[in-house]
Amino acid sequence: MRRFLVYGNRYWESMRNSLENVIIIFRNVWQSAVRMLLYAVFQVKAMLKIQRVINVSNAPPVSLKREKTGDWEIKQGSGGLVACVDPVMSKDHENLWLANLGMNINDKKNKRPGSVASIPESLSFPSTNTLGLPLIKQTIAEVFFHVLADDDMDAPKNEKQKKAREEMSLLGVLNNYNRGNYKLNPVVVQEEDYNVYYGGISNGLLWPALHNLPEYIVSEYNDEKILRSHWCAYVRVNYQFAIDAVRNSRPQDFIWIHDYHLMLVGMIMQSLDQHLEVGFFLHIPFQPPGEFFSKYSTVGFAVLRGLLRFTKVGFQTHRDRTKYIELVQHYFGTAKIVYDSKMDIYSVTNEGWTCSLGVFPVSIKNDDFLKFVDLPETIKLKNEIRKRVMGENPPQDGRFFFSVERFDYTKGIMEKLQAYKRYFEKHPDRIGKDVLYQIAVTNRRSVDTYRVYQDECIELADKINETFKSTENPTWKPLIFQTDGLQRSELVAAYLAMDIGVVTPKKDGMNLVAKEMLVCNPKAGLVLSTGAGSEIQFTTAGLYTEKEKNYHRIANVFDADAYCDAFYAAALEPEDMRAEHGKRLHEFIMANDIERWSSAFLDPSWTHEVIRPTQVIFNYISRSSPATIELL
Ligand SMILES: O=P(O)(O)OC[C@H]1O[C@H](O[C@H]2O[C@H](CO)[C@@H](O)[C@H](O)[C@H]2O)[C@H](O)[C@@H](O)[C@@H]1O
Ligand SMILES: O=c1ccn([C@@H]2O[C@H](COP(=O)(O)OP(=O)(O)O)[C@@H](O)[C@H]2O)c(=O)[nH]1
Repeated sequence: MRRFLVYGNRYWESMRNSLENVIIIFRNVWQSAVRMLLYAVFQVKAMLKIQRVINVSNAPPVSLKREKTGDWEIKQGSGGLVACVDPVMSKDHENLWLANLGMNINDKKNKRPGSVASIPESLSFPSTNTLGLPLIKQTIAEVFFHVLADDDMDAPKNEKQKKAREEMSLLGVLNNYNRGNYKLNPVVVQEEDYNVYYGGISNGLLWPALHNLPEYIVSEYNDEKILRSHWCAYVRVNYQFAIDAVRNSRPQDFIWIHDYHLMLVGMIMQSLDQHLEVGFFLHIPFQPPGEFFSKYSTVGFAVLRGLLRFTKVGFQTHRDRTKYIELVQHYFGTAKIVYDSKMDIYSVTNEGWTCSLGVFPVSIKNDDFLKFVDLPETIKLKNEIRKRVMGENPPQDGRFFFSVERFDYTKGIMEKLQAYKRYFEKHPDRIGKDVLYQIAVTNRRSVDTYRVYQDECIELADKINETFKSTENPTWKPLIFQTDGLQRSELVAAYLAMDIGVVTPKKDGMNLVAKEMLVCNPKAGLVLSTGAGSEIQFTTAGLYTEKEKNYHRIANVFDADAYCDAFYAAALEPEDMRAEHGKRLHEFIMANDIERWSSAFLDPSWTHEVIRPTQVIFNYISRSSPATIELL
């Protein structure tokens, strides 16, 4: 019995031990499972958050107007950059857009921002850091006041406080906007610097130089001292954008910098944080003349070098990327250049940094335009526009030519007017029949070259209307010239009302108007110049060959004779032929929606450096900045 009890105890003891072991094993397995689960959740969270895009551009996607009441009104902005980037950003409310709001604030009380007239005569040379870049001055305290928004305040004590309050109410409007959209954060820049950066270096030098129109570079830059001091302001503003971009980014974000205003941001960001993936897209051509690297070398070489410090760079056309690679080869002899023909990507390694360079022709979000086409109010407006332009009883064979663009010398408006004048001289049979409706939206008047150009164009437009009259059609006017822009709904109605779209820039990064015209109105004819990136894209796609010419091509906008013959051919083209060509262009644009552009640019597979979730976790462990802690 005792033996039995001993065995019984031992049995229970071993049973208890086994049970304890099972519990320990179970507990370990459970703990490991929980740990693995937490790790997996962490990974998924990191992977999910990898999608955030931080977009950085000079101009914001909105325009702001102060009402008579003093309240701010916020509206969707226009312009090519906004038209193509906004759909990408709208996909996720977590995305963030950093931009300066100054240019898009329409506040008549204040003097116009971006005015070169307010450029200080002499800007002192600032001291430089180890990279040889100027140090930014401490931004004056008042410009930060607007972040202290508080609605329950006493009446302002003085003017300074009153101004600060006004900025606060603007912040309130922005906060509202951010609740229903992706986030929009203002980049605060000193006004003096901003004017020099925007009206001086960006639009007085980089814009004309990169469009290969050196005759429009402002004459002040013949003076090396002015050039260098203005360049310092450009660098300071780029610093401000770069600092804000770094502050607002997490390692897994993709930071996307846009356009010629911000060409040094990649270089500055890399010097602040090497873990960030920073892409750059150039919306304008890259065709600098030789003097960009001789007369304006301070700027020329910095720009060439600055682009190589982005992780990836996108150009609109092969024409522009080829030019860039040729210049890198020429000036940076030690740079290692590799071409991947399968991907059509160049990798350039220079000074220890590697950059991938691709070609991504920008487009539009077709649905954003097509949704207006069949609306009864659009049809009504289309009929009204046609009547207003062509008259009550137009001749049956009269043609409605339509152009719409910013009032910019790159758009070839002067050359178009000269060719249009020549048209009626050479083909008088068109007098009393055809009308050109030209919308040239006034902009950048703060830059001297723009003001002069715009005034000269308006003078020529008046002359055309004075010169050509029709006795058979006495109310006929050959030209309607308008400097106010149209809202998108009105623009679509005008596209539908026209017979022939005229898009003839001297040089243009892409030109979205050409695409919008044919998406909305496949029956329309198109006169298109070889300076437009869209023309290069259409030719590459086989839409203009010896056998099949789907538009009227202008090879040289300065050749008024050949240009006006293209007007003539377009006016006489039978409607069924015109519609057949229009349909081909329409189908091509429909198949190459903006979605294709953005997903191709954002696709991580074409760059040498992809930030992966594991790397994000590693970064999280090894870094302690607040941005990474947010990952948890
Ligand atoms: O901001 P602004 O000075 O008033 O100028 C408006 C924008 O004009 C430019 O647009 C370019 O981008 C388009 C889209 O890629 C392209 O189709 C066009 O050919 C280009 O000229 C400029 O690049 C933007 O930065 C300006 O905001
Ligand atoms: O009165 C106007 C004139 C232009 N646009 C828009 O501005 C953009 C112009 O882009 P584009 O690429 O043709 O030239 P950019 O002005 O960017 O150089 C297009 O999306 C047009 O629809 C507009 O909304 N209203």
